[in-house]
Amino acid sequence: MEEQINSFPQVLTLAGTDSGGGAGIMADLKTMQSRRVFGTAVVVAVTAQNTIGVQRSMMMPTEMIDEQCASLAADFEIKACKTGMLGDAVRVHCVAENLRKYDFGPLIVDPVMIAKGGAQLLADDAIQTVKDELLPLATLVTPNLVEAERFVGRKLQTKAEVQAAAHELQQLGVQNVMIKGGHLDLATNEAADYVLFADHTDLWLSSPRIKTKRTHGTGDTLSSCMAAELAKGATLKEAVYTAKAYIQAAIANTIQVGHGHGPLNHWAYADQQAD
Ligand SMILES: Nc1ncnc2c1ncn2[C@@H]1O[C@H](COP(=O)(O)OP(=O)(O)OP(=O)(O)O)[C@@H](O)[C@H]1O
Ligand SMILES: Cc1ncc(CO)c(N)n1
Repeated sequence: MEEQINSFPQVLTLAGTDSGGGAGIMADLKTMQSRRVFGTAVVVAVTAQNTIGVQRSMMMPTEMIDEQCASLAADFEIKACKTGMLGDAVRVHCVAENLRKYDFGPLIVDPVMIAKGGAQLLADDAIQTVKDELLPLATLVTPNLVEAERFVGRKLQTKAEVQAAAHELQQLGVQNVMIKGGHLDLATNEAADYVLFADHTDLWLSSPRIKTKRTHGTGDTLSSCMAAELAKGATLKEAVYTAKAYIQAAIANTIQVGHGHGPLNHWAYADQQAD
């Protein structure tokens, strides 16, 4: 029988590492593993980090980012990819160049700017580079509330304002937009994310807000789960629903690790399915 090379779904994250294992590339790979796709990673930045905060970060030389992308393109058949922490404008430009050069499938841009502990993970002057170079390449962009505010240059306090911001981001050339509501300070007890699709249909994904500070890596986990689903052939709408259920289970089933913003439970969703 002929061997089917590269038939198993392969996914790529281009992001920063978290030595604490809860966010960044580590969260991405754990999520991909649990969704039964093969995860690969291009390290753009390295952080010395734990659940308490980011103690230090260091950017990869651009030649090393280029080499990692070339290595993957030469051997793998990546079916979907995502970006996370990119650090500065030089790295954003470099990643965008590689994404234009190689076909790594649909791209989810998680425009990581600030860590839960307050550390800056993207230089202020790189936000424009993300808008100019990365957003036009993205199938989906997933800013949290603060990141969406930085993109549109104004505060977003109501659902109507969030919806207007998503439409504005779509005008920048991104096909689909998801504004995450983990930080949305509504009077209600919900964690509501707004999704605006390329065909102009939209939806609010709402779930009960869980009272916990163990939410390190929620954004990374959500976007890598969606990339994993896309790589397996799901539609974007299906991927969005699966990722929301995955994140809810991962936050609700706390694991006690670290002294600060603890990491998620990346086994929880599969455990729930098996029950
Ligand atoms: N306390 C919570 N309870 C339930 N869902 C939550 C909670 N906090 C965040 N979420 C969900 O987690 C997902 C990620 O949202 P969030 O706004 O926290 O992203 P983020 O700020 O990019 O995360 P991070 O910076 O930690 O990676 C969204 O689907 C959001 O609704
Ligand atoms: C490396 C890295 N990427 C992303 C985040 C945001 O969750 C983080 N804290 N660290």
